[in-house]
Amino acid sequence: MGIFDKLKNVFNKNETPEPITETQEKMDKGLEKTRKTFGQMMNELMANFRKVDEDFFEELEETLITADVGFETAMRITDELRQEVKLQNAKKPEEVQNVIVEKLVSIYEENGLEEQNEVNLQSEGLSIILFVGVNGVGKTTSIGKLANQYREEGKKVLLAAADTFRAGAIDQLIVWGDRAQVDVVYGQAGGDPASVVFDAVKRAKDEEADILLVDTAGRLQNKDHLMKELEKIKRIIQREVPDAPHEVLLVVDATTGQNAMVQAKQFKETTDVTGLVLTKLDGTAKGGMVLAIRNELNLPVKLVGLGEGINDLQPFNPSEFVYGLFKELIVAED
Ligand SMILES: Nc1nc2c(ncn2[C@@H]2O[C@H](COP(=O)(O)OP(=O)(O)OP(=O)(O)O)[C@@H](O)[C@H]2O)c(=O)[nH]1
Repeated sequence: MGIFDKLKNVFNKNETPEPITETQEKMDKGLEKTRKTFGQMMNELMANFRKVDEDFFEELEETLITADVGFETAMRITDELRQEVKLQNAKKPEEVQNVIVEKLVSIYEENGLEEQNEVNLQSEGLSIILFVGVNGVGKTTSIGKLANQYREEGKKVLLAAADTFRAGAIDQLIVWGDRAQVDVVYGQAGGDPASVVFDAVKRAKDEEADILLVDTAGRLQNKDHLMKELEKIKRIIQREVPDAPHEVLLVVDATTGQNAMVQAKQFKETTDVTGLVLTKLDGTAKGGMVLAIRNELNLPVKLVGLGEGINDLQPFNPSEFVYGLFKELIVAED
C-alpha cells in the first residue's frame, strides 16, 4: 500500500484511524509551523479560484516555491498535475486538492529512497559514522542525541572529536558525551583531526565498541582543504576497518531553507554524503524543503531534529512526515 493510500485510510471517516505513535506525535508537533504556513497558503489558493485554469496552476507553482519545496520540484509537480487534472477531468480546486497531495507524496516513493531511510549499521562489529556540516547547524547536538539513543538501545558507543579546528567544538562534544553517558576521544585544539580519528578507531576496536560517531570540522570556505581532510580521515579509518565509514551524514539546518540546499549541493560535490540529518525542523515553516532535497539532490533524509532535548532526534519516516505536513489538507472521502 502506498503512503497516500495509508493516509487516505487514516482520513477516511468510515475507517477507524490507526493509533498515533509517540514518534508520529513528535513529528506532527515538530511540523506545526510548516503545516500552518503551508496549509494557510493552500487554503488561500483554493479560496481565490473558482475554476482550475492556467492562472490557478501559475499561482500553485508560486505557492509551492514559497513553501520551499524548491523550484524544480514545484515545476514538476505543477506539470504533472496539469496532466492528471485533465485525465481525471477535475474542474474545481477542491477536486484538485487531493491530487496535489498525492503528487507531493509520490516523490518520496521514487528512486527507492524510502528504503534508504535508516542509518546503515553493521549487524556485527564496529559501525563508523562520519558527521559533516558547517558550524552551528546542530552537528554536535545531533551526535549527542544519537549517541544517547544507541546507548539506551544497549549499544556501546564512542565519540571522536575530530573537529579540532575550534576548541569550543571539542568542549561541546565532551558535554554531550557526559549527557549521553558515552566516552569521547579527543586531542588538542588545533591538532591533527586524523590522529584523533586514529586513536578513536583503535580504542573502539580494543573495547569492542558497536558504534563510533565522528564529529568533523566543516569549513566550506576552503573546499580543497576540507576534501583533503575528509579523505585523510577516511583513509585512516579504512586502514583499520576496510568497509567503513558506513555512513557520511551531512547535517543541515532546516531554518536556513535554500541556503541548506546550497550547502548540501556543495558537500555532495566534496565528499560521498550518504544521507542527511535535517535539524531544527521544529523552528521553521520551511519543512517543504525535505521534498526539494529528495527530488533535486537525490539524497535520503535519515534523521530529523525536532527540538533541543536529548530525545528530539528522530528517524525520518516519510509517512509520518507527510501525515504531519498535510493532515489538514487531505479531504476525507466518504
Ligand atoms: N529547536 C531546535 N534546536 C536545535 C536542534 N538541533 C540543534 N539545535 C540547537 O542549535 C544550536 C546549535 O547546535 P550545535 O550542536 O551547537 O551546532 P554545531 O553544528 O555542532 O555547531 P559547531 O559545534 O559550532 O560546529 C544549539 O543551540 C542547539 O540546541 C533541533 O532539532 N531543534
